[in-house]
Amino acid sequence: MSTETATLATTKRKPTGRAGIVDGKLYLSQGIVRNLAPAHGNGGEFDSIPVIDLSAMISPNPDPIALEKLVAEIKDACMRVGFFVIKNHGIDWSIVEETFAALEEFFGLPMETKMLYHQSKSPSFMGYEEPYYTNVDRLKKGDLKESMTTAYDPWTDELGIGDEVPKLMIRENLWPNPKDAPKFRPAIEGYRAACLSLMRKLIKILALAMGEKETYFDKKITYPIAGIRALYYPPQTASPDEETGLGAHTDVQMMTMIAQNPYNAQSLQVLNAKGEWISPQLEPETFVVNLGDMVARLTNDTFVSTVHRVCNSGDNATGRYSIPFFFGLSNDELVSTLPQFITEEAPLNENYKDAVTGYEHYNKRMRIAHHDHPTADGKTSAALPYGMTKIDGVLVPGI
Ligand SMILES: O=C(O)CCC(=O)C(=O)O
Ligand SMILES: [Fe+2]
Repeated sequence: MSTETATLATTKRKPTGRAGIVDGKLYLSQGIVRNLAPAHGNGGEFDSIPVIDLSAMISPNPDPIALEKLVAEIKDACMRVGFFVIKNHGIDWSIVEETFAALEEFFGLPMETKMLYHQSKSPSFMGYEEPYYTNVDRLKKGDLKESMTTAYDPWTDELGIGDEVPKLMIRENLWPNPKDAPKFRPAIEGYRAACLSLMRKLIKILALAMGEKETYFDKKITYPIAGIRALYYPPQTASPDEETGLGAHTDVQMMTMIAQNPYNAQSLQVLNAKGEWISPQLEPETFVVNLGDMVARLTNDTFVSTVHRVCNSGDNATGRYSIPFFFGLSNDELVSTLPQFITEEAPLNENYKDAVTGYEHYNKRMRIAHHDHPTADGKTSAALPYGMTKIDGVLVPGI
């Protein structure tokens, strides 16, 4: 990087003074301002992350009473926390272990090999990102993590519609050369298939929790968003006030599920309404599940998309791998708020007036988070005032 570019990058990353928690409001650098406690409901009222046993969901002959109890537990977790840990989920853990081995293989490659698959070469934001490439929280130094992101592939989805998926809706992947990382693609594809199958069941429970029929989403997930971001966080020595592994954000799709290694790293932190960061306590062979913005939009913020971050710090911190799987409706499925969630006590959130697709929402957020990307808003709007960005043509604080 030339000195000129380095200076420019540092200048762009200067804090706006607007990120962080001020007077009970949370300013996120993506131009998002949120109240710590939502306008209605009990979102953010938690001191720990609930652990939910999915046995009733995966049973071939579900007991109706156990299933009803599960729906109630999921509904409570979705309203209050937006996060839960799942156990007895039915995923063969050897699939997850193979995926962690593949991550170790890929992230262990020399930097120049990994850079061959750099995300800036992909118009759909897939591929490799080196440490500090993103800076989700602009008050901090940058995100101390490496990642390799791949998208849904209709031809490996046995329950999908294969060739019938509209070509425009398919994101091209940048797979590493099998000579460099032979385990990577097969492991990620195996992990994606396992997560997809679980999420196609869990979304039925979510539909019931929303007061819909369990089949409500079936036709909306024939070519779902099913991205996987393989992540490696080196141990960080700086305090969370200066640096994070991944800055504070919300996820953009319906639900995310995350496996992490070591399972008890406690680096993932979830923000409650008191402004405290709470880490899920994981047992071996469990996943964290969290809701994304699309569920908040569908339910008018009755189910919450909760702010979280990663700080891989602490005396015993070691390198941490995690594998979030981001699950959303089919790319061109329009999402608008369900009528049962719009009431006198809970009027429609202004931001949800227009229906949006998961694809648009993702691209918009990615263009803001990846300010160095060739398609980023910053590239085409050099005249924007410092500290401001554009969302849907409207100037908002954030870079
Ligand atoms: O690494 C983790 O545990 C969480 C990652 C995350 O929040 C994300 O990629 O959106
Ligand atoms: Fe996230």
